[in-house]
Amino acid sequence: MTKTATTATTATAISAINGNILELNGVSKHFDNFTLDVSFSLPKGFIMGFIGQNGAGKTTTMKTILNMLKNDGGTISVFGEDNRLHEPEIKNRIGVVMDRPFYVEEWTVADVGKAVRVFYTNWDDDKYKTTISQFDLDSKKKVKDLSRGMKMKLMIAVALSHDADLLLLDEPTSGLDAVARNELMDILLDFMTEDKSILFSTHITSDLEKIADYITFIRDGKIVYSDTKDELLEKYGLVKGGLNILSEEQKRQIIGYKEHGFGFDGLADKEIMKLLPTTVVTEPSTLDEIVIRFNMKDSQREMKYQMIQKEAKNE
Ligand SMILES: Nc1ncnc2c1ncn2[C@@H]1O[C@H](COP(=O)(O)OP(=O)(O)OP(=O)(O)O)[C@@H](O)[C@H]1O
Repeated sequence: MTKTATTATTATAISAINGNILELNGVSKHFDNFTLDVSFSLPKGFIMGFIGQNGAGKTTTMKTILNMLKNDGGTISVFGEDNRLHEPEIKNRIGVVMDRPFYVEEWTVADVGKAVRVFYTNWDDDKYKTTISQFDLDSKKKVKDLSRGMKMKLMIAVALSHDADLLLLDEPTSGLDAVARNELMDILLDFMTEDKSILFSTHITSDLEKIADYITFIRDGKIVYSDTKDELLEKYGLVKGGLNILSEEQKRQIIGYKEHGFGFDGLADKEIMKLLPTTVVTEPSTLDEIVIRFNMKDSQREMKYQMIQKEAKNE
């Protein structure tokens, strides 16, 4: 495993040999106004970015993997074992960062290390101390007096100090400034070897540009895409052109279709692109642009379509 995101071909070849460290098959969870229904797998030796807007279901997915929430249906296997039947062994090998720490507020940073070490067979005190100082955390400071960013750093330090094979990081960059975010990306790349893996949830796609090998994209509790980052960037491109050159059907095939001034822009699947008029300009897309376009709701696109139809009738 190299210290940068691998190419799609390399990722596919290595995952076929190494197998999956994490597998979710038909995992469902029902709340009053929300249903999660997801399947995806994370090959061993890779970093997967788990992207979705607020409320898409990222934390719910993470919690079901950790058995903090019971899934209503489906199966979850971690290190090849059922996550419920082998919960203690599995948790011993997972480093976790959630949206807030579960430590006693009166504990100091040093106390946290002493308290959590009993839960991990491979706890490494030196590694904890080094990471704490790398993050400029004061070991005498109490949990209750840490800023949000410092609390994130504290959780990350714990997650990195017990020789975990899998890191489950739920929005680990929230509350971190640009320097600390960059530092974290480097620390995560250093952590990686061919036996380690990371599932990293975020809605900040720039975090993933540098480090993610795979992208799993969740929207409204469903997986919209799960494959290598390179495949995703190869599959979609930006399209731009003048008004009135696309049929209504073609407009509807464009993801995040927007009209402005004299033209339109949007995202198109490479197969759709081939069928567009030659006057349409095509460009490679960034990860950020793909996520933004996918997050423009179908309903918004449908509303736009109906509005155009109505305007056409009135003309
Ligand atoms: N315990 C619960 N009871 C009822 N609804 C819940 C519960 N936990 C989560 N939800 C709902 O499930 C949906 C998904 O929430 P979740 O926290 O998984 O999203 P998320 O992608 O992590 O969002 P964010 O980026 O804002 O953290 C939301 O509509 C949320 O209100």
